[in-house]
Amino acid sequence: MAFFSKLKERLFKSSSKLEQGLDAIVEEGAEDSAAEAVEALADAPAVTPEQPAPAPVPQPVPQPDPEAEPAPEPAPQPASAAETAPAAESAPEPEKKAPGLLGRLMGRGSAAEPRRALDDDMLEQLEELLIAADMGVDTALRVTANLAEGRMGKRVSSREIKELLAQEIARIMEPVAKPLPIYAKRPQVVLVVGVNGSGKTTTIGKLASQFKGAGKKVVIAAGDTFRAAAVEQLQVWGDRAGVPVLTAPEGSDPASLAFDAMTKAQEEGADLLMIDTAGRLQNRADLMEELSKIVRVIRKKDETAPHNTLLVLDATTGQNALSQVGTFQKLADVSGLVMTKLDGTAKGGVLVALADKFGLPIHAIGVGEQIDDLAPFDPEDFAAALTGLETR
Ligand SMILES: Nc1nc2c(ncn2[C@@H]2O[C@H](COP(=O)(O)OP(=O)(O)OP(=O)(O)O)[C@@H](O)[C@H]2O)c(=O)[nH]1
Repeated sequence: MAFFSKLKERLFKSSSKLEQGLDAIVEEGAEDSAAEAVEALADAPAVTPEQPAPAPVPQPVPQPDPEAEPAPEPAPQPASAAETAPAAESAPEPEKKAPGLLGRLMGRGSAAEPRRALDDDMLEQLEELLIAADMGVDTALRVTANLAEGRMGKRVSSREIKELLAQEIARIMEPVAKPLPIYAKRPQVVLVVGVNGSGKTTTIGKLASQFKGAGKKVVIAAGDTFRAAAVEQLQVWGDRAGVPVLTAPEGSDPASLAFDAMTKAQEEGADLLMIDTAGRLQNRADLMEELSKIVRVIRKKDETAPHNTLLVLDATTGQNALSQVGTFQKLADVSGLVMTKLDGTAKGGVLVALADKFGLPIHAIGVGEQIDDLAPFDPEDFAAALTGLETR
């Protein structure tokens, strides 16, 4: 599907630094003389990952609440399982088979790939590379330690390192890959928080479009009432998605708008109410009061609301995204994340750090500025894209 290849292409673009770094690390320490290759053949077989890359599992459907009714997938699946099938499921790859000695001496087959013995130096370089890709020190250390376990001294190629790394990353990301849950509650209230410019408006527009496409009735409330431009922008996205946007006079109380929006959404039998909020972190006490007032007020109408508090993060801010999660967890009861702008950034590794540190569900990723540029988060595709692992 065109969408899926677009996503991959964009993520691959963003990961090129990591990919090139991995190639360079292996090449730097690789012996290239035939004599060394013979010696290597004699004392250590090439390392292959202990497990083949796991077969892709279908993207999980929204996880409903126990009492939830079945609902359509909020984010349409970008690709069928067949399209995402990696090499593991395709015909055997000739170059993965260990070639004969002659083949290796002649530089044919996988022996032609530069190999390097996994040692402390190489691990240190790997750690540095992962840290530079914004994975954070703790996560980078954990990932490399797991990768090295039982493999020290073994000779690895760049492709094998990428496979091992992708497996480690996918393992960390697997538990957090969860589409936005759909509840039986109508309207399901989604409070959207995040700093200005993180992509809240765009994400609300994209989500509204997907939910509407899935047959849901959606209402948007423009809760950042102090910024006329923000309200206008949300109206533009509402028009694009074909979803009504409730606004209030500039400077009016966001909580009162939220209350009106809740009333309207209930009266109209809307399935989903998305409430945009201000992102001024400059005055945290004010913002905290504003957010908690919105929550207090909508709870007068439904004491279980908001059903989701979505934190929108900008991937290009790298490690800063980590501190934003910490801050917003203090301001609001964050239930899940959307990471925007993963296209065209070399800082995608921060998603691994976020998953490792907070374990909050990642509901979707933004990969562009268009209405369809919001994808479900797939850990294996992400890991492959981040490491530059070529999947077929
Ligand atoms: N490349 C790219 N750009 C994005 C993505 N998501 C949002 N943007 C852009 O980021 C900029 C900010 O997005 P907004 O949605 O306006 O962000 P916001 O958080 O609502 O910001 P305020 O309106 O200032 O509160 C816009 O130029 C968007 O087009 C994405 O996934 N990829």
